[in-house]
Amino acid sequence: MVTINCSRGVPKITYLSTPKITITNLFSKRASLVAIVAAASSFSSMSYDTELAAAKKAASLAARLCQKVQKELLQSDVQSKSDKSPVTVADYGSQALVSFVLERELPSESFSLVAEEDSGDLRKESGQETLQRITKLVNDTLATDGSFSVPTLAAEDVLRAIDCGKSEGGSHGRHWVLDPIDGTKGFLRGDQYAIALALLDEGKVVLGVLACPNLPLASIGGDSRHSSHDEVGCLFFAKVGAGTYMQSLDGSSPIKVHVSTTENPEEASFFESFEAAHSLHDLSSSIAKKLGVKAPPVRIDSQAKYGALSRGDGAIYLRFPHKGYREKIWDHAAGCIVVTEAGGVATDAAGNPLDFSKGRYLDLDTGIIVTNQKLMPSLLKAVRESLEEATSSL
Ligand SMILES: Nc1ncnc2c1ncn2[C@@H]1O[C@H](COP(=O)(O)O)[C@@H](OP(=O)(O)O)[C@H]1O
Ligand SMILES: [Mg+2]
Ligand SMILES: [Mg+2]
Ligand SMILES: [Mg+2]
Repeated sequence: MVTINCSRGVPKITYLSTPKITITNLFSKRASLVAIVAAASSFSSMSYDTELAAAKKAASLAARLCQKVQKELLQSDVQSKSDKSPVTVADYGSQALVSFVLERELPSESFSLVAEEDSGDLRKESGQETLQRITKLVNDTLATDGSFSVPTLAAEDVLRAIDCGKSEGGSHGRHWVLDPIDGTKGFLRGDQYAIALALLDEGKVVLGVLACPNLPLASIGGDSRHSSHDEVGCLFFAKVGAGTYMQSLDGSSPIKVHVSTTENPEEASFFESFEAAHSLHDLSSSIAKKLGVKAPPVRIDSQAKYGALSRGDGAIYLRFPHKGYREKIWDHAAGCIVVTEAGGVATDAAGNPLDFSKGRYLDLDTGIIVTNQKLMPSLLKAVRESLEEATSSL
């Protein structure tokens, strides 16, 4: 529902849930007409087409920046954040670029961004050289896209664009959610990583884009053989109610993708983090064994796992962080819609849907599991039993 509140003659539009329009306190017929036109045009943009096009453009440009850095990776490009996790010039550059492109492409919308990085370390004396390098990377990447006739960005513009990502998100209004490089450790190893961008509207993920520059266009599932000649670089995108598509980052025509429909766990392979510090590998093995999964785990970094799952490369993703770790929304928002629009289900370990409306963190029970609709009941049972066994053996 759209409510238009026209007190003092200024129409204020609030989205609620069902498509019904209410107009209160209208001052004049003219005000009412303006309000209806405004509501209708806002409502038609609920197809999120403009937002999706902007998100694809932003993520593709960010991928271009990241590819350049990964090729030339220098030791000086890697810093350690206060929590000791790595951050590179590409994480900062990607965040600045996505923030800048979204604001430019969607000038009529109020802009709120929940993103992983902040500019704190770059504003210090010790960060000046890195900041110069990031600024150059962002400008060079923008110059590769003919549509930005902007003057060169100054370092201060880059800092400001990065800091747009400080929003707290929540259950009201629209918020972009960005992981500028998900899987920074994979990025540093030369392995998988993703630029993950999603849009929340009233607390729900309504679109998501995953750029995976190192993911082969062909399946990476269980028996697939990979060679250095495989074409890589995938762009997954999904819109609520409209399915999930994949195209190459070079710009091939999109194809619709679907999760695996297997009901037989013996045929199902499962994905998990490459990093044992990010997910309990022993617990996943015990769940997979209970379920009857025969294939060994496919371990890769980042939300590329959600992308691979959305096109049926495997059938299950298991993620069980060590005790006390709190999952962030940017690590799952884009991946979640990519997989659910392809027919999958993503829940916490207790079977609750993932709730992205609570701010920067996900509030969940024990872990995240993803599979198709048919396998979910038996997977949940195996998870419950394995968790009970793990607790009773403590
Ligand atoms: N101890 C931990 N447990 C679970 N996840 C962690 C973690 N430490 C970092 N992470 C998150 O795991 C993400 C990578 O996921 P994956 O293991 O699937 O590659 C990281 O994203 P960034 O690389 O964006 O920081 C980070 O947010
Ligand atoms: Mg991440
Ligand atoms: Mg990241
Ligand atoms: Mg990080």
